[in-house]
Amino acid sequence: MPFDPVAAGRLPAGVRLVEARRHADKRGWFMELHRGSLVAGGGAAGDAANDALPFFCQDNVSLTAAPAAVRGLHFQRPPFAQAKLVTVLAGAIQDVIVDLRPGSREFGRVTSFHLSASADQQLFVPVGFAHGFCSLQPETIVHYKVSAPYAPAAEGGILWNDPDLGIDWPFTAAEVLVSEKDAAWPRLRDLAPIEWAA
Ligand SMILES: Cc1cn([C@H]2C[C@H](O)[C@@H](COP(=O)(O)OP(=O)(O)O[C@H]3O[C@@H](C)C(=O)[C@@H](O)[C@H]3O)O2)c(=O)[nH]c1=O
Repeated sequence: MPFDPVAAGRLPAGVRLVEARRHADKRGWFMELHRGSLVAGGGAAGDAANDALPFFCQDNVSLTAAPAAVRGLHFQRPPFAQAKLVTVLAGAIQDVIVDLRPGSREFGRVTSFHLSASADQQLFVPVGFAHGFCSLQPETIVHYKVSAPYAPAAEGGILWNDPDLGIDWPFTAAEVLVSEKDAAWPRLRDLAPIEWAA
């Protein structure tokens, strides 16, 4: 049974599960992934789901071919720090975030989510978290909107299996496929504090 942080009452401050609405008909279905606003700081009128989400300037999509591939744990440093709105378009993932906000009572805390294409839930991750996921099904497609553009020089990360994090990944290290870049990130204890507001 996947961990359910909402049922457990343990959603970190600022993190949200956004309910998307699926309009089904005889052809299939239609869904809005995000509706922005022309009014600064506001969500679309009458659309509580989008209230207070930041402006997103880039859309990303990745295909992960097989289960047991881990991408992460990633963040970008200021001034390119990114909030993310994550949607699974096909397959399923274990999505993992790590609170990296200095001074947060939850610094270093891991929260895991089960996200899938069949559940109409998106995950909003604010600035200040590392983010990663593990594919659980073949041909898993993940879409995410980000609030700052890709900036390779600002990329940072934490080792996906840092023992101090104790992430309960559903596969062993021998089973997991990671990129060379992701295998080389430091452990959390070796990461200098990040001033996100800069
Ligand atoms: C993230 C990113 C990568 N790329 C390029 C760089 C590289 O050649 C190729 C693959 O990049 P990566 O290996 O970093 O891709 P990936 O490991 O899928 O990176 C992503 O992981 C998840 C968990 C996130 O949260 C994202 O923000 C992002 O960091 O795509 C872009 O052109 N734009 C981008 O925004």
